[in-house]
Amino acid sequence: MLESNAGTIDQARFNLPHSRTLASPTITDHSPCKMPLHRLFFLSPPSQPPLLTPFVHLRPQQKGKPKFLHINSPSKPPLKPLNSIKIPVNLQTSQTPLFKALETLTKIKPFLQTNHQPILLGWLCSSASVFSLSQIIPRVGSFSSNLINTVSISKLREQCLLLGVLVLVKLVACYWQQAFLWEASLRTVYKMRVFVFQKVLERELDFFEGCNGVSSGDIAYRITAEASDIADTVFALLNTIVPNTLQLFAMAMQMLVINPSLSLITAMVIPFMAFVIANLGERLLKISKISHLSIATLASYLNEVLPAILFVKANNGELTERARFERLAYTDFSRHLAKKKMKALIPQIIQIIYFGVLCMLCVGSLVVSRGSFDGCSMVSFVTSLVFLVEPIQGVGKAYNELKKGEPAIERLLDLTKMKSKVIEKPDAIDLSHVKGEVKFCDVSFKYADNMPLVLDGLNFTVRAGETVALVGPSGGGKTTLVKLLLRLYEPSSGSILVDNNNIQNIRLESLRRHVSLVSQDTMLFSGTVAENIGYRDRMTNIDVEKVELAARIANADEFIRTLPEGYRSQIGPRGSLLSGGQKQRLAIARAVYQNSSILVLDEATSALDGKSELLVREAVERLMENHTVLVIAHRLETILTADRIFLLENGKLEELARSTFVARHRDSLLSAGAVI
Ligand SMILES: Nc1ncnc2c1ncn2[C@@H]1O[C@H](COP(=O)(O)OP(=O)(O)OP(=O)(O)O)[C@@H](O)[C@H]1O
Repeated sequence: MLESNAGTIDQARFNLPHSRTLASPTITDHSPCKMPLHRLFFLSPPSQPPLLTPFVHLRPQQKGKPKFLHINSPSKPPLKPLNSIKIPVNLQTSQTPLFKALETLTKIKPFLQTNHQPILLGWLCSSASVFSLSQIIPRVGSFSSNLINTVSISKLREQCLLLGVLVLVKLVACYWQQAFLWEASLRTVYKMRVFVFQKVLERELDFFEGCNGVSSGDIAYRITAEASDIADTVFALLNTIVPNTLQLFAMAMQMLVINPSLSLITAMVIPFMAFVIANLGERLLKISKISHLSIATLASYLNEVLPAILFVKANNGELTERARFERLAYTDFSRHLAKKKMKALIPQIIQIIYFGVLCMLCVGSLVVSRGSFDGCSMVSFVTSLVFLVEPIQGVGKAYNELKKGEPAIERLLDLTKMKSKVIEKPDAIDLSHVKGEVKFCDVSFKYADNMPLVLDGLNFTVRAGETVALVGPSGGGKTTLVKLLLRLYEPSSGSILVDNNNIQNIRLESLRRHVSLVSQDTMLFSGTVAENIGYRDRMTNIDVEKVELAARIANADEFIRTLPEGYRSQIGPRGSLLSGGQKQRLAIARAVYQNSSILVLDEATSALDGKSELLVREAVERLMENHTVLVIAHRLETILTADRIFLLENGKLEELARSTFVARHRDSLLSAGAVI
């Protein structure tokens, strides 16, 4: 990292997209910059060698935050060149550790604020605990001297009882302090998780499947394990802000009252301790960041491989996968070991300082007191010191927890940062009923600026109640067209109309209620048969009669009744307890239940056995009745039953007469894997 100038923004940081390389980049143009921006450095993607010319100077005087930097690459780059690139800039302020800690706290503040009640109660209990401690300490001193001076038994008993009560109050208050503060911390994380997951669900499809997308395993890891780390951090902070400060203050007062000169000697050690803790904390932060990444990679890997276990086994991939896993697991092991070692080292260093201070005090007390420091005061002073060091250790621990939790907080909230490109207009309309006319007006689309057009000026209309077959070679853009109709992506140009309403003016929920998708990969969830068919009403009230009717139409009722608990039978993760044909019929039943006016069927390419095939075909035909249907067809039978046929090839759409279809496209359909 670069050295920083406190109080200025001196670093602009961003990730270069994969497969991009710049040689000797210089900035030729940039939007105005609010604060001095002295240096720009590049983080190369993990797959690429470290980058390039890391320093670029920017003029410091302008106002406003830069949103984009135009970077030119003047010299001939050794790798595939990219001569000009426009990159969104994520400015990082030059921060001291304290500033960074405060910034992290600000990020979680909105979630903390909703839990003010347990926080306040926890802090109230901590005040009671510190108060009783401050009452205990002088009494311990006088109790010990009374023991030596043999005062009356009854007085001793009285003192002993009072001490016992105070200790009990401290213990109870301490318990409730921790219980309330844990409640606040865990609730904070619960709220963060819910918020982040809601934001993740709102993201457009590109976020999940684009070239810069986040893998589902990584998202899962951030929301589960890393969020748990945040709970530890929040607790450590809450426990430090008030309880440790109160205790520190109370003990310091006690010591000052007992012996001011010795207290001053002790105070001199505190900045040194703080310095050591801060430095070690910074190191821990760096190690934590790396270890978070390695475990996230491991989780992503498992998330990818385990659902594909059938493929792995069928292809004898166990050895390869074992080796891949071993490599990732080893990286994670070594990074976590480094983190744990650092975590183990920090308390030891604090202990060394701690004992150093105690020794110094013993010597100091002899030198400073010169006999005026009685035993009672000595006991009280040392006890105060022990309880003074405890919160200092607490501050150190909290700081380390914060350093450990900072990357987790950053990575979790990163998921919520970017705005979705698919935005619902505030005045978007709700369509209560849809006849089912779909119109594509000059629609073009590409997945990214640097990618070729997948759809190129598409114009076609599907009349209400009509069945249209969409055919074409693999990769021709059929699924992409459907994604645009469901507004999972925005067209690069042109518009899509449903019943003459531009879909950009329709509420997303409303649009997707009227357009049902039955995809090739039957998406079923763990849960009961009824829950899967009535998925649309899962959060409200699933209509059992409607579920059974849908299942009968989809030829699924018969097999469902043979299951151990009928409609209440569990179907396993992703419907793993069902056969391929059963899964397809269940997905069709779900579409029947949804009863949308527009149906999009992505016909499954995998062949079923004769009887199953017939049952699915019948189900599909019944489903298509009285609907506008756009079917991505792979089988000749389906294509020929459609009212019209469209061929989508090289981004262009062409309507074909049914009579000429087979003759003209028999070969290309066969080569595309169509069953003819
Ligand atoms: N998320 C994505 N990001 C970038 N490119 C993509 C993405 N999804 C698909 N593509 C590309 O867009 C093109 C069209 O893909 P699409 O899935 O629409 O084809 P298709 O006609 O449905 O193919 P198939 O019949 O094999 O399912 C392909 O070249 C594909 O590589």
